[in-house]
Amino acid sequence: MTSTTTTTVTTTAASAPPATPLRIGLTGGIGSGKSTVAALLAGLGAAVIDTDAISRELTAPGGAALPAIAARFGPEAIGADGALDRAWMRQRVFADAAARQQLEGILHPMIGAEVQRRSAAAGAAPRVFDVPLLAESLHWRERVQRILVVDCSEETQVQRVMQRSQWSEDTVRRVIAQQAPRARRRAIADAVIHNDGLSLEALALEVETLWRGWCPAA
Ligand SMILES: CC(C)(COP(=O)(O)OP(=O)(O)OC[C@H]1O[C@@H](n2cnc3c(N)ncnc32)[C@H](O)[C@@H]1O)[C@@H](O)C(=O)NCCC(=O)NCCS
Ligand SMILES: Nc1ncnc2c1ncn2[C@@H]1O[C@H](COP(=O)(O)OP(=O)(O)OP(=O)(O)O)[C@@H](O)[C@H]1O
Repeated sequence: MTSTTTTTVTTTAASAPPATPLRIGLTGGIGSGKSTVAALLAGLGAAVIDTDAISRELTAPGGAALPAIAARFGPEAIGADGALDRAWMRQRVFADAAARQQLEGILHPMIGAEVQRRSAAAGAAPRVFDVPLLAESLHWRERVQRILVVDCSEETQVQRVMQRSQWSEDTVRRVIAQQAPRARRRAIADAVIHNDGLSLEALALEVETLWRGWCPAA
């Protein structure tokens, strides 16, 4: 049976609530369970700001990023529905690091601006920033006060994404190869949720325990 403990690497005094809402960075490799954890945190009262979701909005029909993407990658990057052709772009950028960096160069500044806007409008609730590439970004690490990493084995990542998104094993492994290794993510964590062999009920309990420790006043 795989270990299912939450490892709190550092803890911070629970008594004095921070003057400004706590900013938590939530990260993990593809398919680790970030969105599942983010939904649980939202249910507990967090203001979740999801960078994947913002990225999808920027590339939906009429999205602000589409002109720059079409100019850089050509009209074939845009599908018949007027949105980014995600399957086309996925094959392109996860096979070619330079192309991925070019796409990131267009999207990341726009995502960052929208994150700021949403965070400013989020009121008093603790913020949870769901950022797949947090370990890769010093910018992000400097902007959060706690880092929560959702971790699981690469085999579990592959199985989950193949099942959830009907991607080929090869595609999932190519995405994993373009992301920070698990050890690098764990090294920056204030807490790690080991989301392997864990029921959704047990996961919810771990998330709630962590939330009560970090945000006792929320
Ligand atoms: C390549 C794209 C079109 C693929 O879209 P698709 O719908 O298939 O996947 P989706 O956006 O849901 O992302 C799924 C997962 O892929 C991984 N992923 C996405 N972008 C990246 C990236 N640039 N580098 C490494 N992994 C990534 C993350 O784990 C993410 O959770 C899309 O991911 C994209 O536009 N990526 C660039 C923007 C980006 O860096 N997003 C990450 C959040 S800031
Ligand atoms: N403990 C668990 N038990 C069962 N299924 C799980 C568990 N954790 C996550 N899953 C499932 O695994 C899949 C991937 O989880 P999720 O979408 O939360 O991952 P993610 O890290 O947000 O992925 P991505 O990086 O692709 O956005 C989903 O179908 C989710 O329901």
